[in-house]
Amino acid sequence: MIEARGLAKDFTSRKRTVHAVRGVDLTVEEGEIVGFLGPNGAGKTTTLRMLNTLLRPTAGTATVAGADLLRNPLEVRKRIGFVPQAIGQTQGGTTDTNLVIEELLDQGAAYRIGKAETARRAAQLIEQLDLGGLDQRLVKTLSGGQRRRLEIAIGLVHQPSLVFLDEPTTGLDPQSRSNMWEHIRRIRSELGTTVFLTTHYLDEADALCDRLFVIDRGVTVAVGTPDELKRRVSGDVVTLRVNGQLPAARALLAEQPVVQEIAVSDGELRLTVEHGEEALPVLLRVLDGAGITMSAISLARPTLDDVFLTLTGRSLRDDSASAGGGQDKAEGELAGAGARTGNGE
Ligand SMILES: Nc1ncnc2c1ncn2[C@@H]1O[C@H](COP(=O)(O)OP(=O)(O)OP(=O)(O)O)[C@@H](O)[C@H]1O
Repeated sequence: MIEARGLAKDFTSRKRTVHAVRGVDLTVEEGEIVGFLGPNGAGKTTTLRMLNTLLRPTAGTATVAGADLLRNPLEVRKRIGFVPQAIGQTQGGTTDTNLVIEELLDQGAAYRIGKAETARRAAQLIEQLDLGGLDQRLVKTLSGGQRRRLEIAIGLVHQPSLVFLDEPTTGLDPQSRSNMWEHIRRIRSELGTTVFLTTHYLDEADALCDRLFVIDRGVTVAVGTPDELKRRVSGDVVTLRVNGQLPAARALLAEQPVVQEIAVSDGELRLTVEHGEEALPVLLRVLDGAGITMSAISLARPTLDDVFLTLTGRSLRDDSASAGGGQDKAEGELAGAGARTGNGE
């Protein structure tokens, strides 16, 4: 669905060049929910804007939804949906006096879809995105979460095979965020839409995405499923508490090939193992065979923040806190994105 090689973008203003994206390779399969994870200023939005034809790459090639990005951007634009970052906090454009249903119908008209067909699709999207009963409401009266769901519905009216969501849950409360994840999954399962989203929320990347591209300072630093990425860090940690016989248990477990490291702290054994779910039954059998009983056992995986820290030496959270770029984003952007994107006119 996306095949990109060496995508790069430089911005030059007043003799200063910013290498926003330095050569990103991406492969996204049909039907995947893929996340682009990285701190502020990493180059996520710039990459997204190149892939959805709003910015022309300085270098690189890409095929997006079956069309060549550089040679046939209009075809790419027809086949994809794009929901940009929310403008402002939660309410978006305050001058927007359209009704919810009008926004959806206007989007159909922008793509020259017949009225009856647009109305049918609008009704389906209203249902799928839990906007039922809101179709006659003014857009400006919607809550932040409702507004964001409407923006996604607008991005899907022309039934794109691929939709780009730029930070779909930024600014939403925790409950609305997890509802949004449900809606995004539902769009994928009911419409078969491939979803490519950016996020700097670790929990979102973990809970929602099939695969992740971790980007830092304009380059991809890791690719994989959330679990694969976490495994690359330092293995899983098994913590167990035995009933007496601590030294014997320690000696026995230390001999097992699945155990990489073992330590005792606060009367608990802390073991580092490569694959926790495979190691657990082995450890249990060994202890059982020696007649050692346990009072507690737990398995923990490293977090995606640990992955980022290992790969870059910096914490993703620290970077997210200090909003990096974005001072002068107008320069270098292409005018006119074709159909409206959901942030009003
Ligand atoms: N039009 C522009 N002109 C100059 N520099 C730009 C422009 N757009 C982006 N940049 C710079 O390029 C870098 C990458 O920005 P980008 O918006 O792609 O990052 P991001 O990962 O999406 O960040 P965020 O999470 O804050 O949205 C930043 O240093 C930013 O300041």
